[in-house]
Amino acid sequence: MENRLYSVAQIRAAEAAAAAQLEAGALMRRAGQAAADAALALLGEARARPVLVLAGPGNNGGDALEMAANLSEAGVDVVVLHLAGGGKVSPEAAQALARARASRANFADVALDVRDWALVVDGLFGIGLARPLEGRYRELVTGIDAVRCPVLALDVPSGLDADSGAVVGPNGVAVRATHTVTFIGDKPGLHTAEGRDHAGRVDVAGLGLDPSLFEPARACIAAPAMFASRLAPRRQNSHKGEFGDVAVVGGAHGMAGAAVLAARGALYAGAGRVFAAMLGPALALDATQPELMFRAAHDFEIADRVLVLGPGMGGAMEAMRALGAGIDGATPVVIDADGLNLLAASLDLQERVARRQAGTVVTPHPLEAARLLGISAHEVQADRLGTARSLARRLQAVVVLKGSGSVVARPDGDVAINPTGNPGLATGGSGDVLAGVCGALLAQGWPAWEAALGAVWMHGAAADRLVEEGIGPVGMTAGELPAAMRRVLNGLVAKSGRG
Ligand SMILES: NC(=O)C1=CN([C@@H]2O[C@H](COP(=O)(O)OP(=O)(O)OC[C@H]3O[C@@H](n4cnc5c(N)ncnc54)[C@H](O)[C@@H]3O)[C@@H](O)[C@H]2O)[C@@H](O)CC1
Ligand SMILES: [K+]
Repeated sequence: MENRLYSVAQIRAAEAAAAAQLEAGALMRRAGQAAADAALALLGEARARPVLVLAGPGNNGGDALEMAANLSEAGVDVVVLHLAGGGKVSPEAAQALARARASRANFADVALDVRDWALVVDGLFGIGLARPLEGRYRELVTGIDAVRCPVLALDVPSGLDADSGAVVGPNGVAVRATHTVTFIGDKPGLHTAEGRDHAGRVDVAGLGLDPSLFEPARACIAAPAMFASRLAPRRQNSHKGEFGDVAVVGGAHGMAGAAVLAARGALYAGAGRVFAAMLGPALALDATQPELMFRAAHDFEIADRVLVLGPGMGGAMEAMRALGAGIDGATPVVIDADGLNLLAASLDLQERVARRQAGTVVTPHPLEAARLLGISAHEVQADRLGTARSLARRLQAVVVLKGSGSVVARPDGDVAINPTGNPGLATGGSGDVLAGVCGALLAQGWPAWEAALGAVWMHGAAADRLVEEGIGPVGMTAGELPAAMRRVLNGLVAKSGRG
């Protein structure tokens, strides 16, 4: 697995194994050096203004103090705000404090807004954060929101849970960094839930640990390499039958648009033929997309077709029947939106999903996942990886838990966090497009895991392209995604060809 992500427990275990082989304080000195290098790269020529280093009571503070000493030795004007805490200090953090005190760095208890800083460094708390930030810590972290310079977090933005990406505590606060240099290994919480908003750009400083010291990672950041083997260029001698049929089952009265958007997603992701099996009145035609074939769901033959069950499906008995028929079928399915709400209401249907032989991808947003598991959306967001894993295990399906840093999980517990996408996707219909894209990849023979990874990655990359072109994030519409996603897909296919 490339782009590995490690839990705090795994990082601690690797660190302990490495520390046993090294002289005392070696890892902290390496962390302090890596942090100083990252700061110097961010500062560039901006050396005239001072750098403010916030150093907390534990080893994260120790890293910050090592860094402060290194920066001042490099000629940078450094102000250190050290919050000693009062608890037990590790020998390496004590050593780092002595070194920083002996350096040219100035120790001062300054207010954040007294100077025009070139950079603010957050070395308050890292993976040892044990409770919500309060008092002076809270005040400082909130104050960072007002500074106008770059903010570099060491290891983890203080206040953020490195495993989950949740801000710790009810009404908790966490540093909003523009950059994070994270030590030993990358951490899931920097990439999902609140993580992307708080960590900014993430760089990993491995500190020279031998890879054999790590337990196997069970999580990674999704990348095209994970589905590249499915991106083979099409043969000249191709026909549409090779690329499969997708049928979107949904579009109850008043919700035709959801089914149409999913169908367009499937069409632009390369399905051979795309049907919309409508529970409500069947449209005669989508005039802007005449390739789509509309049918009435009640007499539609689903055999041999990959099904996207749910967009605009509603909650009527007929919808439940159509969902059950699709679940009991032998072709791969995607279950989304209303299909998931119906599933949440029926343990029998959930068991039938778990018994399916063909590929199954379910694509809940946090509230849908919460309904499926009988918990609150808040609990889902507090542990997105855990939630996606338990849903995947329970349904024996690949799960895409949508949201910032979508989590793709499979029943064996492996998860990937998707790095593409932006707030422009928080608009009605974008989930329908995603489900359709996923259906098309399944119809082209992609296994469920690769189809889910590919769909989520390309869907997010399409949104990123639209933002680059000025079409979003504000006002981006779901209808603009399929064509942008098609450019992303063809770009990846072209790259995967011989050449
Ligand atoms: N253990 C490792 O893997 C390595 C750790 N390093 C650094 O050390 C950090 C972990 O160090 P620590 O375990 O000392 O943990 P932290 O430095 O994150 O903080 C722990 C200290 O703060 C206290 N604390 C926790 N939450 C608090 C809160 N909300 N308010 C007030 N006090 C609070 C704890 O009781 C403890 O004394 C890493 O994030 C990393 O920056 C590096 O030096 C390299 C090696
Ligand atoms: K920190």
